[in-house]
Amino acid sequence: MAGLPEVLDLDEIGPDLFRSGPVPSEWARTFGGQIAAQSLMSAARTLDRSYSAHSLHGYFLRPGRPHEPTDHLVERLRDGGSFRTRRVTAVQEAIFTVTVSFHRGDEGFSHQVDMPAVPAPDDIPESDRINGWGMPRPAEWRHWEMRWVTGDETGHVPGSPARQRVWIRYGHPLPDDGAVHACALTYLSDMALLGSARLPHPPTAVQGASLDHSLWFLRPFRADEWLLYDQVSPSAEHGRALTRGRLFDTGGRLVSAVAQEGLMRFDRPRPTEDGDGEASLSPPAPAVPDPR
Ligand SMILES: CCCCCCCCCCCCCCCC(=O)SCCNC(=O)CCNC(=O)[C@H](O)C(C)(C)COP(=O)(O)OP(=O)(O)OC[C@H]1O[C@@H](n2cnc3c(N)ncnc32)[C@H](O)[C@@H]1OP(=O)(O)O
Repeated sequence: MAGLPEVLDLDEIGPDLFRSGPVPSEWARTFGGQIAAQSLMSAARTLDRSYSAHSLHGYFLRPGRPHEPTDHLVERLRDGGSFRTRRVTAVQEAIFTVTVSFHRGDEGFSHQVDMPAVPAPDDIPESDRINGWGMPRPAEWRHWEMRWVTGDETGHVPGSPARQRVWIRYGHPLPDDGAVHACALTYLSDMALLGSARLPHPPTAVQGASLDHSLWFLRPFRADEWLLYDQVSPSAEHGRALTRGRLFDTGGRLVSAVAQEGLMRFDRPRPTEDGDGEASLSPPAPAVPDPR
């Protein structure tokens, strides 16, 4: 299964045009974090490394087909002195569009919220589950180490908080390139977030997908070292759930913030060719409550 360096290894096939290869997946649609990470890398390759991404805002327009290549078209919206802005469209058909802003960094005030008090990752066992969804991680995520903060991983308890916290890191050393770590964080930021909205609800089958994604890079970090991903869902209504996340390093430094709205609508049976009404285009959904 392709690791992150292969996922981010893009061919430059034209001016400001980059192609990512197929990444085999057991899911019917391409993982959103992967598309966003590849689009971010495409944008970063049109800049020198004195600029680093400080935020991105994107929409997932259509499902991607994981077994086909994707082209990432970069538009240079503005080259300022301190800030530079790129828009990237990921195309099979247009499946994702994102605006990324880069900054050289300036001197200014400093403050941050405190990290929640949680057990250290070494005191928590590794888990192969996707919290809230009652299913194992897909093979393409197995390069990542994930440790759910004890007590957050039960799920499907009506009335329980729409909140989960997980320690996460890439399980192999990554190069000393800030752009690679930003892309890695972009990838992981979409891995578990929507699950925070799933937790308080019964294990009814739902269609789930990331609809939009906003990310801020606040302080330097490494994605091959432990990051605490603290996630909440303030609202779910009309088949959409709003989620927010904060990422801290082990020193308690707030390194990133995330916001996402996700599709979370009740899955309705779709007619099959023989009309028995059992098929669904949705990816595998939990049929039974998570046994934990
Ligand atoms: C790879 C990740 C998978 C994640 C599965 C979650 C599993 C557990 C994962 C854990 C957590 C992971 C988290 C990863 C998160 C991402 O990575 S998700 C991947 C990235 N995001 C995406 O791919 C979303 C891309 N965007 C879209 O697909 C489209 O914009 C949307 C959201 C479907 C809306 O487009 P639309 O044209 O307005 O769609 P709409 O007409 O509402 O419906 C589309 C089809 O669904 C049918 N439909 C409508 N309502 C329903 C319903 N309630 N029930 C059933 N079918 C319905 C329609 O009839 C239509 O069918 P067709 O006519 O195509 O046959």
